[in-house]
Amino acid sequence: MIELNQLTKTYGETLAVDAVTFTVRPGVVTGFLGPNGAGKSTTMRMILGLDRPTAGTALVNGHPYAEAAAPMGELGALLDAKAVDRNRSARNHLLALGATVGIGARRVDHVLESVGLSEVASRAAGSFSLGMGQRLGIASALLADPGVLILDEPVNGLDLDGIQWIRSLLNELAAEGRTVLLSSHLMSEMQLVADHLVIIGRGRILADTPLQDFIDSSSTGAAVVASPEASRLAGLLAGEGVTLTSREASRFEVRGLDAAAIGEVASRHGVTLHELSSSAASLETAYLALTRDAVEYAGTTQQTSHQSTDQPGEAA
Ligand SMILES: Nc1ncnc2c1ncn2[C@@H]1O[C@H](COP(=O)(O)OP(=O)(O)OP(=O)(O)O)[C@@H](O)[C@H]1O
Repeated sequence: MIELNQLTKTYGETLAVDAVTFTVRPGVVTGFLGPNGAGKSTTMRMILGLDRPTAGTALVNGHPYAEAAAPMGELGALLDAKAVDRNRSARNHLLALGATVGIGARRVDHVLESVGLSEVASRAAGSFSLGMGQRLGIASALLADPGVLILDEPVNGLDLDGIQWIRSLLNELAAEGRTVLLSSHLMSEMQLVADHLVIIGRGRILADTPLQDFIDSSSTGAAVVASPEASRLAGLLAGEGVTLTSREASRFEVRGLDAAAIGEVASRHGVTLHELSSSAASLETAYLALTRDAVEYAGTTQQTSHQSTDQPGEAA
């Protein structure tokens, strides 16, 4: 478990992390989402004891991580996948890391296998692609079998297969009862990987919610219809409680009737349909709605707020 309480960091005039309070619980994959410069890395660095908080606390399993008796076995982290000796093979890199805490070749080979690097284990880490480097970074984090994992942008550089692989790996780790926190500024990838979301913008927590609840909260409940006879169909659908919004000559949105009801009307009157879908909400639409509000809020308080210049919606 990771518990942050009023965690704050200022760099000179910049308020990088602003009184952040949230708990990362075991058993689920928690995504830490926010645009570039929102404060994700600074928060993670404070959890790891690499940056000293200006105020507030960050506890791992009830104590500051710097005070952990067996740090590698308590928490595994991937911060910068390129932070390896480029001339060392992947296997030797892990062996050297393991030697500091009494971990031997058997565990190293097991971890290499679980991240899919067994076949390239003797190749120099410097020759690795970005995605392979990420896998090696994840192997390092997993080496001492920690109960808590913190991964900064782990999906970076992975192809679709890699993303699917990391999704099942993280789900397995969470299902084993581990605490898993990963950051990303990419919503589409986060949507694929996380169960729970903590969203940060300009150093402040904007949302702390199950991913699906967050997506559902922005669902418009609209259906999208495309037909070469769009205006005739619109006339047939029009009625009390039904709102029609035209996007293009042959395409419109319907609120107040679901896709099944629209399909039945079209079929009864012999109207050809080219498209009929429920407009599915996505993490992206929910996130844009949330950060739009945050930008407006920030706009109205600009006189009194000071340090940060990064807008929550800037990376969207
Ligand atoms: N060492 C530092 N010195 C001064 N300012 C810093 C330092 N580290 C971070 N900042 C500032 O703090 C703010 C938060 O940065 P941080 O790197 O934590 O954001 P982030 O959400 O991790 O962004 P990214 O997705 O780009 O990694 C930014 O305004 C950044 O410029």
